[in-house]
Amino acid sequence: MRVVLTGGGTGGHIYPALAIGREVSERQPGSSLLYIGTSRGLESRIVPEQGIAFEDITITGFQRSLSWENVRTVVRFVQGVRRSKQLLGKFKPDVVVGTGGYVCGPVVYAASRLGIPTLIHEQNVIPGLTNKFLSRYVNGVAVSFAESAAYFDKCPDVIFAGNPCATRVLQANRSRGFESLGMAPETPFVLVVGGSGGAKALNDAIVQMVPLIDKIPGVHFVFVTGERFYKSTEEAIQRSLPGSSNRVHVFPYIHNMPEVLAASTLFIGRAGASFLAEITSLGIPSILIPSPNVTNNHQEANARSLADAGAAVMILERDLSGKALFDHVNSIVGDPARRGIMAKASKGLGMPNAASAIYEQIIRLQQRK
Ligand SMILES: CC(=O)N[C@H]1[C@@H](OP(=O)(O)OP(=O)(O)OC[C@H]2O[C@@H](n3ccc(=O)[nH]c3=O)[C@H](O)[C@@H]2O)O[C@H](CO)[C@@H](O)[C@@H]1O
Repeated sequence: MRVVLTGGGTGGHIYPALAIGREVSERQPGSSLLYIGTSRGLESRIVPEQGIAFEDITITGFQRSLSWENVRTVVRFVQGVRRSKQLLGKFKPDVVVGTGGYVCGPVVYAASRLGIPTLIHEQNVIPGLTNKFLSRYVNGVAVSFAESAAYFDKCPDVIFAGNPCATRVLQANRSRGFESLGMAPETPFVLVVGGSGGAKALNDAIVQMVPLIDKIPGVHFVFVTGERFYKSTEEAIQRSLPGSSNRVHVFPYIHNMPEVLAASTLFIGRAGASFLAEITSLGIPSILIPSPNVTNNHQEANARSLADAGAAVMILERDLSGKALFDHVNSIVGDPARRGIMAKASKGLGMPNAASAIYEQIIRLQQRK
């Protein structure tokens, strides 16, 4: 089978596309994949590293207020559709799959104009602008939360599949997670990640929390700062460290995240939908600080779905401080029974068969062609 994948800007859109590509390649060995993204998005680096062919188009997102930039975006969209048609005409895919982010717009739209079967995957409870726009043109939609289906009621084939990232983390090697962090097997550790790009508010809280961690003996802390915040955060952490610095590990980005997640005891992060799919698939308890800077405040809706089920503690960013974070960490790490209950609730929300459900939908769309 020949499949075009598109989606990006941030990891939350890229990794679901890669997980779908992986499922296709495993189920139909010899399949050909082409990823279409932008050269500025994280995908331009991550996708070629996975050995998948990559082509780029130039496109930007719409701004919410009226501006000349939006006029330029319309021009870029038209040019992007033209370039996508050329790329699709050359590659001749059986199906085009979009996983959100504005790069999907011209690619999936062009595919639908060319009569190529199209599918979009929505990761969040509240759909993004691009997927809402594309919903008028696509042949199928896969959603990650049951309540999102209502936004796509005019689409022909809507399935509640979950997020394919949930499938890829289950295949991860836990021992390699410990090994890559330089930790002895089964060392308990708290993993803190502010999404694929890092989060300044979370990094600041970590720096405040670091002097307190001596009060939680035996537990390691893995801080992933995001590339752009790494240098300043790492320096600030080193300055505020107490004596036991060998329990603190700081990284700009982690490339083997599924392995590291699989080994972790507690997750602290934003409430990006792909991460949430991964931690629930593995049954990891979490403390979530949703980003208030996203469309329709969708991360709070994402986080609430875990908090309501007892799988997570949610802290709103306005209430975030190093002390608040420390108190929650201490009470979860220090109470195995509570941790167990949260872990069970987390696992109960996991949808590990997501990639397979989406693969079946791809086959259905291909056969209907
Ligand atoms: C600021 C913003 O717009 N965030 C959106 C973005 O989040 P963001 O891009 O942060 O995505 P998520 O938090 O959902 O997922 C991050 C993905 O990147 C991977 N990863 C992350 C860090 C790292 O060091 N290594 C690594 O591999 C994770 O395993 C995961 O697969 O897309 C999500 C999915 O549509 C949305 O819910 C978020 O609201």
